[in-house]
Amino acid sequence: MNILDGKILAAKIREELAAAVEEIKAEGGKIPHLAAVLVGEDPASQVYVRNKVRSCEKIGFKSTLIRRPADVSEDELLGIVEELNQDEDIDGFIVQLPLPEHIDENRVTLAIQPGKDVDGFHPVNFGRMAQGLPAYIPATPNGILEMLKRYEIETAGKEVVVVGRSNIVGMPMGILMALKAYPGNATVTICHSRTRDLAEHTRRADIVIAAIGRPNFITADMLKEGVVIVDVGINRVDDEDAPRGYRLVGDVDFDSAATKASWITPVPGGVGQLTVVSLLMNTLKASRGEVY
Ligand SMILES: NC(=O)C1=CN([C@@H]2O[C@H](COP(=O)(O)OP(=O)(O)OC[C@H]3O[C@@H](n4cnc5c(N)ncnc54)[C@H](OP(=O)(O)O)[C@@H]3O)[C@@H](O)[C@H]2O)C=CC1
Ligand SMILES: Nc1nc(=O)c2c([nH]1)NC[C@@H]1CN(c3ccc(C(=O)N[C@@H](CCC(=O)O)C(=O)O)cc3)C=[N+]21
Ligand SMILES: [Mg+2]
Repeated sequence: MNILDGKILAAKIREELAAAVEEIKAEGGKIPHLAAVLVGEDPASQVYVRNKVRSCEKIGFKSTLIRRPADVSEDELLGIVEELNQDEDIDGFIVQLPLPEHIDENRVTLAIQPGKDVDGFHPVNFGRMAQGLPAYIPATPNGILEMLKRYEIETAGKEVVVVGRSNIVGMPMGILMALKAYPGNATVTICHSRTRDLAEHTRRADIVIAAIGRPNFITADMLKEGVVIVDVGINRVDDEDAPRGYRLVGDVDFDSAATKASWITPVPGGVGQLTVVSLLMNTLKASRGEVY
C-alpha cells in the first residue's frame, strides 16, 4: 500500500505558486486576491476557510474573508456577491456551501460572475468543463486530477466508480474522468443513495472516488485487490483524546481499505490539501486572465 500524499504535493505546489507571486512582484504586477464568503458555522467549511487563509498568507496572495451569521438574508448575501463581482481588486471569490435552508444556493451561484467563479460552480463554467473547453474546474476535482497526474496513476480504460453525485464533487469528478484527456479516458460509474447494490459496483472498480459524507462508510469487503482509493470525505467523529474533542475521518475506513489498496489518500492530509491549492491555482489563472 502506498500513500497519495496530499501534504507533500500541496507544499510543492505552494512553492510553485509562491515563485509565481515573486515574479509578479518583480514585474510590478497585481498581487492575486481571493475572497471567501462564509455563512454560519458548517464544520467542513470552517476547516476549509482556516486552511485557505493560511495558504494565501504562506504564498503571498491577498485574501479577504467575509463572515455572516446563519440568519443572514438572501438579499444581503446577493448584495455581497454583487460587490465582489464589481470589486476590481478581487480576482476570484467563493461562497462556501452548504448555505442555510432559507437561502437558495442556485440563486447565489448564478449571481457570481463566471470570470470570478474560481470554484467553477456557475453553470457556464460547469458547461465549459463538460465540453473540455477552458474553464475554472471545481477545486476538489481539480485537486484530485493534479494528484493522479503527479503520481502518474494510470486512468485510461480503467473502471472508475465515483460514490456521490453532488455538483461540487461527485458529478464534476465523474465527467472529468470520462473526458478524452489524461487523467481521464476512464469508464465511469456514478453511484448515489439510490444505487441498488453499492458494493457490487465498488468491487469492480480499479479506482474508487468516495464523496459521500459518511464516516468510514467504505470498507475492505467492498473493494478489489490493488484498487486506487481517493477519499474526499471530511467527517468529524467524537474523540475524547483529541485536542478539540473530535478528529477528522474520511468516507473510507482507512485501516481496513489499506489492506486491499495499491494507493490511498489519507484524511486529513489527502484530497483536502489539494483542494486548497487548486483554488489558489484557479485564483492565479483568474488574475492572469487565462480562462476569460
Ligand atoms: N476534501 C475536500 O476537499 C472536500 C471534502 N468534502 C467532503 O466530502 C463529502 C461529500 O461532500 P459533498 O459532495 O458536498 O456532499 P453531499 O452531501 O452534497 O453529497 C453526498 C452524496 O453522497 C450520496 N450518498 C449519501 N449516502 C449514500 C449512501 N449510503 N450510499 C451511496 N451514496 C450516498 C448522496 O446521494 P444523493 O444524491 O442520492 O443524496 C450524494 O450524492 C463530505 O464529507 C464533505 O465534507 C466536500 C468538498 C471538498
Ligand atoms: N464553495 C465551496 N467550495 C468548496 O470547495 C467547499 C465548500 N464550499 N464547502 C465546504 C467543502 C469542504 N471543503 C474542504 C476543503 C479542504 C479541506 C482541508 O483543508 N482539509 C485538510 C485539513 C484538515 C485539518 O485541518 O485537519 C486535510 O484534509 O488534510 C477540508 C474541506 C471544501 N468545500
Ligand atoms: Mg452538501
